Amino acid sequence: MTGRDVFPIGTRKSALAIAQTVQVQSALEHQYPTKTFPLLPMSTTGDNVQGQPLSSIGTTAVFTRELETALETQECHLLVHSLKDVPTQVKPGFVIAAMMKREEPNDVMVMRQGEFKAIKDFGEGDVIGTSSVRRASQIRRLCPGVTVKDVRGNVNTRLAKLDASDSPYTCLLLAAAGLQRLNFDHRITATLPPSVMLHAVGQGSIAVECRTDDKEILEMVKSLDHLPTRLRCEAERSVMRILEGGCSVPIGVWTEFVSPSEKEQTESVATLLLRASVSSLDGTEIAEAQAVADVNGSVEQAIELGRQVASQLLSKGADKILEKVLRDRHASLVPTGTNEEQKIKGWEV
Ligand SMILES: NCc1[nH]cc(CCC(=O)O)c1CC(=O)O
Repeated sequence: MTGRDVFPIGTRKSALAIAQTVQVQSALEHQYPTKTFPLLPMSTTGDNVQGQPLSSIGTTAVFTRELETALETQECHLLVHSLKDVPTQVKPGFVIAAMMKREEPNDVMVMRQGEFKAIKDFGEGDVIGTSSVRRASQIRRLCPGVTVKDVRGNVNTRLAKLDASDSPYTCLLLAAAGLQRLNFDHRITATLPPSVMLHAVGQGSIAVECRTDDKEILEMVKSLDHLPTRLRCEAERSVMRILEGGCSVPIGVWTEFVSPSEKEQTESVATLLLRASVSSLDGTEIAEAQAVADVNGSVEQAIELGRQVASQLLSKGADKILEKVLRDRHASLVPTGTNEEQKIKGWEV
């Protein structure tokens, strides 16, 4: 027998990152029982700068850069990320070899245990905890008068901040998938449907990144790729790539496979619906677009659908909204952090 049989997996150290990586590890071990896939946990810039809002330290690449260095130097052979945190332009020499079957992509509202208030009743006096400009902008639009307050840290830390007796927050907005992977399903007060909030590009799918020249591992990881998820997420990433060239901005999306004949909501990969919106930070302006295409299982067609929706958004004024968002972002930046951290500006999505 030829080939290696130990393939370290690079990951961040947060509980969520480890849970996601263990999921990939189990799938690979099941498929390749004679090989082992040990975890190699690493710290990233995003993890090390917990003290300040993400809006002041960088793009989502802050969570992937250090990991890619380890992949490059062959300390590990694959990386596991939340797809949401992977920039739309993957660095040359690297590839997203698998997008794992997507879980619920929706955002959810989390209140303190036992408390409930319908999101439509939120207004003056309510404090919404989120560090995402996308969530902030959409919630301000939906519930004029609410206060949005930054909340940093990993999922566990955020829940602890919500639950604290001196908590300033009425509720948190989080991704359903993150809570589910950490077995915090019971903390979900309400799941937000697309009529209320469009989720982040790629939210809810786990990405496996490899080197393009590592044919052996590419071949192995390919088996984890889930075609319906791949098509939906490629379409979503295509919108974002065109609108912004890879950084994170307040773009919300929704995708689903629709069947020409009403009844069958099948696992079909034929006809894909994509909705997207770009909204201003204060929630007063929005550009929305939607299209349906017969992608018939083709990634290229899914990417084309994303391009179509992106150009609709642009013709509806998304470029003006984005320009203003970028101007405000630069104006509001306080020059903190190291030079390296200041080079990359952006937001959590
Ligand atoms: N921003 C951090 C992050 N990256 C991925 C997830 C959730 C898991 C996923 O989207 O797949 C989260 C937490 C959150 O947004 O609530």
